[in-house]
Amino acid sequence: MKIDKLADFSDPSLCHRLVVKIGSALLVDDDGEIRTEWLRTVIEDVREARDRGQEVVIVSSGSIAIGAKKLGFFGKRRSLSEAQASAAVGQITLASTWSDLLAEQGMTAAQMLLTLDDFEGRRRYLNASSTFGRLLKSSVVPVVNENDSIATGEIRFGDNDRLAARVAQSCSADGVILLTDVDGLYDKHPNEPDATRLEKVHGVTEEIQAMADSESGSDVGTGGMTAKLLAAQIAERAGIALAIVDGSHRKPLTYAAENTSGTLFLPKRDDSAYKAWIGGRMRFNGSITVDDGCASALHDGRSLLAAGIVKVDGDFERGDVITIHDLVGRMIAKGMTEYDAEDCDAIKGKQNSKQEAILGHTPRSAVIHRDQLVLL
Ligand SMILES: Nc1ncnc2c1ncn2[C@@H]1O[C@H](COP(=O)(O)OP(=O)(O)O)[C@@H](O)[C@H]1O
Ligand SMILES: N[C@@H](CCC(=O)OP(=O)(O)O)C(=O)O
Repeated sequence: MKIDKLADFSDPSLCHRLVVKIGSALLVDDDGEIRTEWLRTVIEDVREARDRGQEVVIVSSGSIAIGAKKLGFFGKRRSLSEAQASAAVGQITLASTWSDLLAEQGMTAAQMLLTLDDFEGRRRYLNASSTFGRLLKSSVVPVVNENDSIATGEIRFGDNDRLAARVAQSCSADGVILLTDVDGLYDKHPNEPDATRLEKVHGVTEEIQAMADSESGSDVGTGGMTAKLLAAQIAERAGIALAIVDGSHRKPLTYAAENTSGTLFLPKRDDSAYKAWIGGRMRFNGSITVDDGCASALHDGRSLLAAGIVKVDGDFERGDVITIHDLVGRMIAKGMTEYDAEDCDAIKGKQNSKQEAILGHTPRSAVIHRDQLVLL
């Protein structure tokens, strides 16, 4: 049995480990103040989940909005350094609020500040995983945010939705709930009069992605619905169910379960933990383009051979995760390469028997082995 409806996120036999993400739009009011009374009710939900035997990890946004209010930057266009300074100031308040409110209900909080890079490198990813595991074993509630004071540009998630999906993956969670200010994914912007909510999504296809807007509905949110769909994609590939629900009610987890309002994204497959990590990677040093025969062999579960490569881009090393594209430029897979970019380029289009003379050593069986390859 697997998670199949919103109420299943409250069932410890189906969802033993749950990640709950609280967006800036919910946590902070229009004046940049934390909605403390509402947050207490979220924590009641967390306590009840733990009483039922579930383990809960929180991903909490809000540091920039809270800090901006204290520094006089709230509601204005901020420079990068103003946003980073705001995060540094706001995070202390955010963490102490979580710590105090969890303590009021007998729980201990732990702060984990992570960046995209902490998930892209396998070693740091595993370090984060084991810390989550140990904290949960000690009945602590990890409260995670992006380390916004140091994460900029390409090492930054920006939105906390994808961070939540990566956290869920790294702590082997069964489910992720994204609490936000809208009760799920609509087939067009919810402001449109004929917009309809989707109850269940089986795979975030291009058609589903086209429904979302990347504009936040509030002054403080980041990434809008687009970021949530990217998070859903990471989760579905890792075999984790994800729900987008309206968190504005008191006790929003209970409300969502009882009223079944929200959108549920069902897991697509259950890759190995290693493949799921590759599938969730977001930063790449290079890519290769393959011909149609190779693309269809990959879809049949084969390894990627040099003979099918038509183009090599970027400057990657052996062991890097790169992207694989078809002839029309669509990204079709991600995988860990056995060769650096220079060698890949030298052997592209060549059968295995011709590669030894080029490389000066016996070639490996494949450029990307099927065990290190994830189809998208
Ligand atoms: N197709 C859609 N369905 C639902 N909401 C959408 C859609 N497209 C854009 N949105 C917007 O996404 C917003 C939620 O994202 P965001 O403001 O980033 O929230 P959070 O801060 O909780 O992450 C909603 O308020 C809504 O205005
Ligand atoms: N890490 C940032 C949160 C970024 C953000 O607002 O994300 P989201 O809540 O997904 O719209 C912060 O704490 O301010």
